[in-house]
Amino acid sequence: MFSLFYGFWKYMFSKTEFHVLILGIDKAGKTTLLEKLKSQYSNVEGLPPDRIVPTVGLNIGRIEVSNSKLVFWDLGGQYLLLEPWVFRMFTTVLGNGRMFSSTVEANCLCFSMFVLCDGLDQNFFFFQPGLRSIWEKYYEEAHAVVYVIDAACTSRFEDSKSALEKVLRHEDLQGAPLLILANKQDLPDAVSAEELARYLDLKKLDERVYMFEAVSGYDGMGIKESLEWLIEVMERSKRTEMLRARAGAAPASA
Ligand SMILES: Nc1nc2c(ncn2[C@@H]2O[C@H](COP(=O)(O)OP(=O)(O)OP(=O)(O)O)[C@@H](O)[C@H]2O)c(=O)[nH]1
Ligand SMILES: [Mg+2]
Repeated sequence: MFSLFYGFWKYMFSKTEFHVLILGIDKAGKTTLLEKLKSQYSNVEGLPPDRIVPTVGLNIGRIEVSNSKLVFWDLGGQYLLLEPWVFRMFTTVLGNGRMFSSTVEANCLCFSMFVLCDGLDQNFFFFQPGLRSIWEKYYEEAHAVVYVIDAACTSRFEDSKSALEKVLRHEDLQGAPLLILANKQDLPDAVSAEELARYLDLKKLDERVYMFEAVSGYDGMGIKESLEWLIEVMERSKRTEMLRARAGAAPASA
């Protein structure tokens, strides 16, 4: 009898927990947005923008909005690594095996080149997007994806688009609602959400629940609307049902 009442109480009053992945290429503003979210929706004060460094790995942020708990996973989109063939070329041609004795050394060189090239187009043919390869380890458990784009940096739209297309193709993310954020709206050059949607012209979006929203991680523009939409679609998404069933039919977390 007690377990019946407990189950009913838990069902009625406990909060649903959603896992939301924040993805996007480096410098899109993912961590800045997450820190803003924390400041606005939790009792933890988020870091100010001048204390945020590029993410190497994962940041986790937890917030509560009305009846939902949201756990955000903010993954780094940076740290380009040397393509293996370039690494081999350096080791064999230039140093006959002596120039670099380890990948650490090679990547130190790579990082220096990356810093030197900062500000220019970073899509050099000899780099590969190292940290983006860990994104897919989190796909299976995610209820939804927030994809952040620096709307003021048109020169990197192509890179953003191809990284997003790769995300959308992945079968572990089937049915996951997608929120695309045209970030940095406080900058005069930022394009609107509609312009960004036209530019991206994503073919794979048709079967998916998605929305474009204009936001700013600096002044908080668009964040409330984004969250409201996200919670609403996650609550009635088939993917949420599927993840619930997989977690052992528990309707909500304690
Ligand atoms: N003007 C403006 N700048 C922003 C905004 N959001 C982030 N930035 C700046 O953009 C740069 C990158 O921000 P991050 O939040 O570190 O970007 P990220 O996407 O987390 O980058 P990685 O961790 O490297 O993947 C920083 O200099 C931020 O201060 C914004 O809304 N407006
Ligand atoms: Mg970051």
